[in-house]
Amino acid sequence: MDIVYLNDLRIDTVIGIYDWERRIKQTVVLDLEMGADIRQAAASDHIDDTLNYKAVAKRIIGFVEESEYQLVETLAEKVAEIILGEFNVPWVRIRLNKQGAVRGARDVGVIIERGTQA
Ligand SMILES: Nc1nc2c(c(=O)[nH]1)N=C([C@H](O)[C@@H](O)CO)CN2
Repeated sequence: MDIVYLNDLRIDTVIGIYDWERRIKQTVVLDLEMGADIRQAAASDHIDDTLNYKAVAKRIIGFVEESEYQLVETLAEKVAEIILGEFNVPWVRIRLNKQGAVRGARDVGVIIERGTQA
């Protein structure tokens, strides 16, 4: 299985369990690894034969900007559902980083894998 990836996708959204967090937007940073077979595209050199990472980014940015979840777990799960369900991707690994959410730590968040690797 090949991987199409997208790293350091920064999106501002409402996320958090505390009252003050419901009133502001915070930045989440997404790293996405998406299973794909890139051989057809490599042979044809045509965008229609591969997973278009720009199309994925546009969809995820729009979704996350409008979302208002409390937990990073929920947001990561919903992003995985979109990628698997709308982009014909069999497997995805998502690292969702709520940077700066914990004093003393730079990065905090979740890493999930969903679907099956070919
Ligand atoms: N496992 C999790 N722990 C915590 C979360 C979360 O989403 N998942 N969220 C918070 C707060 O919203 C925090 O990010 C703000 O300081 C705490 N723990």
